[in-house]
Amino acid sequence: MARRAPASIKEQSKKGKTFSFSALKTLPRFFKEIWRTSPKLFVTNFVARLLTAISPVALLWVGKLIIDEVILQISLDQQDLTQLWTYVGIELGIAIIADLLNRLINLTDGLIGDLYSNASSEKIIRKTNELTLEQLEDPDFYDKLERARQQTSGRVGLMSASLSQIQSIISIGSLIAGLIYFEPLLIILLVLSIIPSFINEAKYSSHRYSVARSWTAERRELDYLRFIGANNQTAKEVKLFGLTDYIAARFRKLSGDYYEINKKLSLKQSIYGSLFNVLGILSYYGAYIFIIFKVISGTLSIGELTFLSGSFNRLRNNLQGFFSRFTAISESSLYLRDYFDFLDIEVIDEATVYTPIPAEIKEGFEIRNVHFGYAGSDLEVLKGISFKIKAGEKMAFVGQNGAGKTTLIKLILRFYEPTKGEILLDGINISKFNKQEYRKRFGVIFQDFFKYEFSLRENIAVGNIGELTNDPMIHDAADRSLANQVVEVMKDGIDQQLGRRFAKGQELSGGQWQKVALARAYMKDADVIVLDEPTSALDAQAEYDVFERFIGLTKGKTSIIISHRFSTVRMADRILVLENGTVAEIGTHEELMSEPKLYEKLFNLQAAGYQ
Ligand SMILES: Nc1ncnc2c1ncn2[C@@H]1O[C@H](COP(=O)(O)OP(=O)(O)OP(=O)(O)O)[C@@H](O)[C@H]1O
Repeated sequence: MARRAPASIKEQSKKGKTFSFSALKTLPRFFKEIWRTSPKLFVTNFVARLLTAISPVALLWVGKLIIDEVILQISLDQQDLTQLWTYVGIELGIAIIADLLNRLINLTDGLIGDLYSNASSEKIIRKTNELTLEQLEDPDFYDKLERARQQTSGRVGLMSASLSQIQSIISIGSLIAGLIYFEPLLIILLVLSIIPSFINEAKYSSHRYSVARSWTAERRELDYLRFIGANNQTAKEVKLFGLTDYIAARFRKLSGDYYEINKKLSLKQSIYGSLFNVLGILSYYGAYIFIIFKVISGTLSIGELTFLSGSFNRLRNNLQGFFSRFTAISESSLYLRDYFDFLDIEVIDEATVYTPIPAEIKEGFEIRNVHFGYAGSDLEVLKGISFKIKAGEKMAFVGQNGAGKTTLIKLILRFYEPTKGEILLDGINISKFNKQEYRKRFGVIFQDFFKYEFSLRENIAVGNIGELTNDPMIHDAADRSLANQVVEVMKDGIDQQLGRRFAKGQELSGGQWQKVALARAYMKDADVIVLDEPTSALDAQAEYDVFERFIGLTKGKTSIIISHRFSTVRMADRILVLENGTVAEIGTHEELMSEPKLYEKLFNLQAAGYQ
């Protein structure tokens, strides 16, 4: 695995300082998205927070009134407790309402969070589909995707933290108003005690983000090691080859390095954080002593003492919460920026005005001097390929491993664009067609087809998912590919859950999976059928049956088959022999056998193996 050296803490810290606050710019867009998720829940949450925000000062104020009233009543000969009980009733009411509102806030936070995280996961899935294979294979793009995907729950926390911040500002405002009214000097003391700890929090949170960011590739590697080390798909090999120690050691080394770097940061942050916190506690007691002196000298009442010391303490906690939340918000919004960056990745779409795709293929494909190399690799995989596939022709591609057969198919399907040369369909360059519409004309099965751990029905219907409930069509496709033999032996028939990941799942053999996947190509009346080594796992009889059917069923249709089995290949109308990215030969089986070249050599080699 290619490793980029993760940046040191120092290197990253420099960047971190500039990151931290500018990232807050993403918040308006974030709140717009949340608002769209559920305006009703959002308004309920917001109003509940506004009301809760003034409850601390209200409680303290009523507390002050109660104490002053108690002291007053004690000093009176004829006591009248009506006023006192009214105050107690008001305090009780505020406490109950505040508690109910807090529960409402938690409830709506959770609900909005769930909705938002579902919506953003769906956005990521949709965006991933818009990107080209080339973009997805690029490690930098992949890292972006990884960061966007990882922080889903973080984004939910960010929402409630940002809203708490607004709530906090109102609480702080009301508490400050109380302090200013009685003792403005206390405010200066308060600010002085808070600022150092805020700077500390801000500094370390941006460091932490920077380190996490520079380690994205390594964290991806850690995930991968976790996957291969603890997974039913890899268990067979891991046990057989005794790889556990190797994988665990590799994991330990990498995770250990990451742990160390994080530990250093956390330690420094805690040490400085504790020091600055002591400063805060000292300032609180300073203020307390100051107020006590004022009470003793008769400038303040006992009720005012409890109000002021309570306000000061709450204010300090609120401010500390405000500042640490502020840094947490700026840290999370850095991840949020990653998410938006991912959503904003430009989708490479060449044309907006497309040429209509011919309703019926008349001439076929022409591959004209096509060159191609994968991005990020110096290797030229296709080196000036030219040939034609006539409409209705059954063409086979053969050649040794790595010759470029699958790559050629991927270019015909427009997963990649040729670096030079062109591919024409009925004389029109295929890049002029709408990509999605163009691909709809193909029924394709790749050698590395995906085994969806869904039902058998879904595994076939993915070839044309709009027909998921079209039983006759699914059964027909299964008959054509011999997947009906698989359906027959399943307890739940076509609705059998496949794979071992979910309950009642049934694993299939390699050949059974291949028959099921092959049925996908028959799920639509495609103009062109492409089978990239579709029968490698089938037994000899099954392969013969599959191809016999294929030839009959695709009469008049254009098709391309890639296979290493020459008994299959010889059934094609014409055979293209690729050698090291160039066309070595092209012709019918008989034509190619009449020349002592690569095809004849490979055919005879395989035939000899069967004798
Ligand atoms: N996504 C990719 N990125 C970079 N290089 C790739 C990619 N896919 C294939 N290659 C390279 O392109 C070359 C041709 O691969 P391709 O899959 O087209 O060969 P093939 O003829 O289909 O081989 P096989 O018979 O083994 O399936 C190989 O050298 C391979 O390493």
